[in-house]
Amino acid sequence: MHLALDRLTVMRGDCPVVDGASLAIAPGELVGLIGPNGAGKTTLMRGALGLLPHTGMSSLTDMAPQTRARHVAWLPQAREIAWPVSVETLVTLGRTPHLAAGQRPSETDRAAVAEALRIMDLSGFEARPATKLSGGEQARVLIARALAQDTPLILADEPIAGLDPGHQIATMQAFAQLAAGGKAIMVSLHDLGLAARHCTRLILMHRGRIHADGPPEKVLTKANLADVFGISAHLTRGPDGVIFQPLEVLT
Ligand SMILES: Nc1ncnc2c1ncn2[C@@H]1O[C@H](COP(=O)(O)OP(=O)(O)OP(=O)(O)O)[C@@H](O)[C@H]1O
Repeated sequence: MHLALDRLTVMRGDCPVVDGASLAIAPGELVGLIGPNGAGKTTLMRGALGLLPHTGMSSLTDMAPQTRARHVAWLPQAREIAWPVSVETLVTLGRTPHLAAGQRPSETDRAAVAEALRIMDLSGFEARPATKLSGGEQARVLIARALAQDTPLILADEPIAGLDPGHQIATMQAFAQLAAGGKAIMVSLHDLGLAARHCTRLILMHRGRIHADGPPEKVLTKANLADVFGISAHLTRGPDGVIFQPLEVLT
C-alpha cells in the first residue's frame, strides 16, 4: 500500500472535521476524493501528511522527512507563486528530495523535469518567469513540479480547478496513465463528470466521514448524490467509459 490511514481524526476546536477515516490506497489506483464544500477533503489530506494534529494512524507520518519527500508529492490548493523564477527552475525544485545538499541536478533530474513539463503541456515555457503566467498556466507548473518529484504517491488538492477543459481532461488522463504505471494518486475535485470518467475509485466525504468508497458507479448512486450533495444526476456507461451529468438541485 502506498497510503494507509486508520481511524484518522482531526479536530478543529471541539469539532472533528475528519472523523475516524480509514482507507488504503494501492499502486495503480487513481482515487478521486469528492464531497461538498467543508466535507473535510483538504483536512483529510493534510492530516494524512502529518501537517495537522490528529489521532489515529497515517502511514506517512512515521517516515523520516527525506524518506517522506521521496515517497509522496503534495500539491496544496493554494496556487500562489511568490518568486519570479523561471518555470524550469520552479519545476526543478521538485527534484530537491533526490539531491544531496549542494548537489547540482543530474541528467536524470533534467530528464524528469523535461518529462513533467511535457506531460503538463509546458514545453517551450522553460525560460518564462512563473509569476508572469496565467492562473491556469501557473497551476500546471505546480502540477509539473509535483510530477517531477517522481514519487510513488501523489496527493493533490483540487489540481484541475481553474484549468480549461482540454487541460483538465489531459491532466486527468496523465494521472490515470501514471497510476496505470504503478503510482497511487489521490486528487480532490468537484467535477464529478471528470471524477467518474477518469478515476478508478471514488471516496465520498460527508461531514468529516467517509460516506462511500468504491468504483465510481457504486459511489455516484442516486441515494448518495441526494443525501450528500442534494442533487440528481444522469449516469450512463458508454463504450469508452462512464458519462456523468449533474441535473438538478433537489428541494
Ligand atoms: N483553521 C480552521 N479552523 C477551524 N475550522 C476549520 C479550519 N480549517 C478548516 N476548517 C473547517 O473544517 C471543515 C473541513 O474543511 P476542509 O477545508 O477540509 O473542507 P473541504 O472538503 O476541502 O472543502 P472545499 O471543497 O470547500 O475545499 C470545514 O467546515 C471548515 O470550515
